[in-house]
This record gives sequence, structure tokens and C-alpha cells, in this order.
Amino acid sequence: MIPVYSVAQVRVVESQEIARRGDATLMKLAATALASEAVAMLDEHPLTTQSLVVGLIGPGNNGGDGLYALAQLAELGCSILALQCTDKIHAEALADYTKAGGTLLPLSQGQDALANASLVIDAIYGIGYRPGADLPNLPRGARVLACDVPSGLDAATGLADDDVLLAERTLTFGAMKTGLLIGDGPLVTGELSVASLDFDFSEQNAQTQLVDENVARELLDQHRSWRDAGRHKYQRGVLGLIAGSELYPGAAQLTARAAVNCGVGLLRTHVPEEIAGLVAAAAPETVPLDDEQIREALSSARRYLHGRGAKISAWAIGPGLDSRTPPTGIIADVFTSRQPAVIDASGLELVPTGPSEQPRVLTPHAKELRMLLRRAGVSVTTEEIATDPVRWTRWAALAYNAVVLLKGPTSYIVAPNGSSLVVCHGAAQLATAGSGDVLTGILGYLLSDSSITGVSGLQTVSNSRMMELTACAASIHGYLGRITAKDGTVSASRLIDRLPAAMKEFGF
Ligand SMILES: NC(=O)C1=CN([C@@H]2O[C@H](COP(=O)(O)OP(=O)(O)OC[C@H]3O[C@@H](n4cnc5c(N)ncnc54)[C@H](O)[C@@H]3O)[C@@H](O)[C@H]2O)[C@@H](O)CC1
Ligand SMILES: Nc1ncnc2c1ncn2[C@@H]1O[C@H](COP(=O)(O)OP(=O)(O)O)[C@@H](O)[C@H]1O
Repeated sequence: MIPVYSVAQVRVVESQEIARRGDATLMKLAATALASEAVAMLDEHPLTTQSLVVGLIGPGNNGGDGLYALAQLAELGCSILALQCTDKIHAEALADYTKAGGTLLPLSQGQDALANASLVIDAIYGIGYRPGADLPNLPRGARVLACDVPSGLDAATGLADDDVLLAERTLTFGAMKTGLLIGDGPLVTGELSVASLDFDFSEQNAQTQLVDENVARELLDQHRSWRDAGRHKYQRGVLGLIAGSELYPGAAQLTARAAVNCGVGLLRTHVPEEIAGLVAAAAPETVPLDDEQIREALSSARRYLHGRGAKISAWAIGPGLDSRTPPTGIIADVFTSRQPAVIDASGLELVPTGPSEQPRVLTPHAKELRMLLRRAGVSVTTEEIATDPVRWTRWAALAYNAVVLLKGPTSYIVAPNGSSLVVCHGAAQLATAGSGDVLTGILGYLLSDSSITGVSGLQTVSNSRMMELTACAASIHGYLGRITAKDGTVSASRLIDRLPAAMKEFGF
């Protein structure tokens, strides 16, 4: 997990570190990390003797970082140029830069250099940015490495100015900051990483924790064992899918195909008779599940205590249900079980508020979250949700006693105890009909697999594990979106086709 702190917390720790180690030492450390990130970016494309790194330099310490980094790049043999973007400039860093042989030009004289640059380092503004500055226009296609924070983004609120400098990568210092992950943040930072500079955050409570793909891989690995190879399909896990209607026949097919392509032990589907043929054709691996069999599975699960001997190990409820005629009775029965469940789309209209023995994940987008909150007696607009997503997701988690995943460009995952995780950096093209159904299939599969949940015998899945697996599903989904977008436009069907390859990257 990568802890995330507010800018105010970063400022507190920064001032302690300055007192301990000195301003210049910290800036040079930041610059070394920035220079090696620049080298890594340059290495991705063949270098020529004309390869040029142009630094856009602002008035404060962010500009200082940029100048020190350029000086280090010059020592490594790169051609460098600094463009002064504001009246003020960091004097000590400029002296260091000039000593390394660097040239400084006003921004107005740097247009040709910008057009020819192999890489642009954006060191105009960092966490000291106040919205409304005059920011330069960069040539189309410029490769930009942002120093700490893209200029034009408020690292506290996540709000970006229209002319924010869009980064291909952002290297942020000290710690991950909230504004990089909320609002416009994920749309403008590009690939995001942290250089911790050994800042000591032990006296600060993190605002939330970021789950990136490496963290997701570690979380998924937590309970895997060599013994997994000996399991038969029922031991591996059976997912029960209650979905679909004549009105929306596609969603159940998408979720079913997604779960199958994840490698689920067995998928059993409860869909209306009218679309059963369609679902069976879309995913011939599935076995139908009628009301009687569901009741039998629920009662056998109770007899054998949760988990052991149960015929269904997890549930996915909701994709494509017709909210006018959902199978309310059978879903209410499933809600009394202790097998974990993911509930999406129209299924969300049926989830009861209050305490429950069943570990649940609700996966609303913002409008569905508003509906969930209304049902719980809380009136809120989607605009209010956008301004403070974690707060409103927390309300729903508490009211429904469930883990809640708020979907969008950034996914926020909150448990009933208020703890939260964040997942971001999926492809924007994931915003396409049916991609949420694919996510439900992925999460349903993860909840069904005993080697992933780590549940055996008498245990049920804890909310903290539910939260981790929800973050893993969102992370796999984001990765899936990115690899699919690499070779063309994205549709839910194309996502499903790439799912086996994506799962492999996560150790499946
Ligand atoms: N202090 C430290 O120990 C460290 C700081 N670091 C760097 O320092 C940065 C923060 O430095 P600063 O506090 O100097 O802040 P910045 O470098 O982000 O910029 C602050 C300056 O920009 C001006 N400014 C902000 N918004 C403006 C606007 N809209 N129009 C015109 N001028 C505007 C301010 O008046 C101020 O002069 C971090 O982002 C990071 O890059 C790193 O070197 C790590 C260590
Ligand atoms: N701009 C975006 N960038 C990245 N991911 C997005 C973006 N917009 C939506 N998503 C993701 O796409 C999925 C859409 O889900 P949902 O709205 O339920 O779609 P549907 O109901 O059509 O299946 C969610 O996983 C969400 O996190």
C-alpha cells in the first residue's frame, strides 16, 4: 500500500526534514531522483547527439529542483537548456546550474528548443501553486516529466487549470499527495511515482492508501500456496451469478464471460428463462442455477458452516436485472447467507441497509451512489459526491454495512469502519457501456477463489480482505483497459477477450 497524505501534512514533515537535513540537501536529493527518472524516459526512445532536455523553471523550490536536475543531466552528458518562466528564480540552484555549464533563456526565446526537445521537465510550480497562473503552451506531442506536481494542478484539491501542463510521468517527492489522486489529478499526472527522500511520516495518519498494480500483485499472492494445484473445480470456487433480464440481455452475458475468462472454478447462472439460451451461448462453460438449487446451496452452506461444503462460494448480483421485475425473493435469501457477494447495477436497489452477516461489496457509479444514499435517508447531489467522493462513499459503507467501491476515473473503496483505498490510472476508454459488468465478473471471480480470499473452514471473508480484493479487481480492470486501449478502441467484449492475458500479469 502507498500511503497518501494531504499537502498540509507534507508541508509539516517537509519543514521537519529541512530542520534536520537542510534545504539544499533535500533539493539535491529530489533533483537526483528527477534526473534518473528523466534518464529512464530518454532510454525508452533512441538517443541522438541532438537529444535535448529542456527544463521549464518557475520561481520557487520546484524550479530549484528542476535546475539542480538539469545540472546533473549535463554531467551525465545530456544537452540541456533551462527556460525561465517567471520573474523570480531560485538563486543557489541557478548558480549550481550555471557552474555545470547550463544556459538560461527567457521562455519567449525557447520555442524552437521546445519544439526539438526530447524531453521537457516541468519545474514551474509544485505544491506551492495557486490556481490562475499564466502557463506556457507546449508543442503537440511534447514528452513531459512533471517535477513533484504538474504545473497548473492544485495538489491539495485535485483541481487543474484549463492550461495545466499534461505530464507523461510525474515524480512526486516525500509522499503521495491527495490532489494527485482526486478530481483532475489522475487525468493530468500520467504515470505516477514517489521518491520518498526518506521523509519520516511516522507522526502523520495517512488520508488513504493507494493500491497500484505492484501492490495488487502482492495482495493477490498473500494466500496462494503450492497446494492450490491439487484443488478440483469446486474447491477452487463456485461463483453464483444472479443477473439479466429480457430488457437487458447483454449485461449477464458480459459478466458471465468475464468470470469465465478469469478462470473461475465453476460459474452457475440464475437468469430469466427467456435469455438462458443467450447466456449459455455466450459462455458455454456455465451451468444454470434455479431457485431450488440456490435454496439448497444456501442451506447446505449453513449446515456445513460457512464455506466448507458450500456449493456456491461467492455471489455476483445485479448486472442487467430489470429493476421493475427483479427476482426479489431469491436475492433476499442470498443476502442472508455468509458467502461474500458483489452487488452492482439494479442489484443495488435491493440491498438492505443495516447490519448483515454477509460480507458485501457494492459497486455504484456516482448516480447509483446518490440512489443508495437516498435509500438510506441521505440527500446529496452527484456534484457534491464529485467534490468529496470519499466522504459520501463512507456514508454509504456505514449505512449498508458493506464495502463500497465508487466507480469513475478514480475508484474509491471504503469499508464500514471508514478505512479507504484508492485505485487510479485506468484507460479513459473504460467509460464504455458494459465495462462495469466486466468488473463485476472479475471481482465475483476473486471472491469465489479460496486461494485468493484465503478463507478456509469456519472463517468468513473479513471486510478488510473484501476491501483489498475490490482494489485488486479495480486494478486488474484498469490494467485491462490500458492494454486493450493500446491496440485500438475499447469495448466490453474486447476487454473480456484480453482478460486472460491481463490475469496472467497478476499471477493467474
Ligand atoms: N522544501 C523542501 O524541502 C523541498 C521542496 N521540494 C520542492 O519544492 C516545491 C515547493 O516549493 P515552493 O514552496 O517554493 O512552491 P513552488 O515551487 O510550487 O512555487 C511557489 C512559488 O510560485 C508562486 N506562485 C504560485 N502560484 C502562482 C500563481 N498562480 N501565479 C503566480 N505565481 C504563483 C508563489 O508566489 C511562489 O513564489 C515542491 O513542489 C517540490 O518540488 C523538493 O525539493 C523536496 C524538498
Ligand atoms: N474516465 C474514466 N477513466 C478510467 N476508468 C473509467 C472512467 N470512467 C469510468 N471508468 C470505469 O469504467 C467502469 C464503468 O462502469 P459502469 O458505469 O458500471 O458501466 P456499465 O454499467 O455500463 O457496465 C468502472 O469500472 C469505472 O471505474
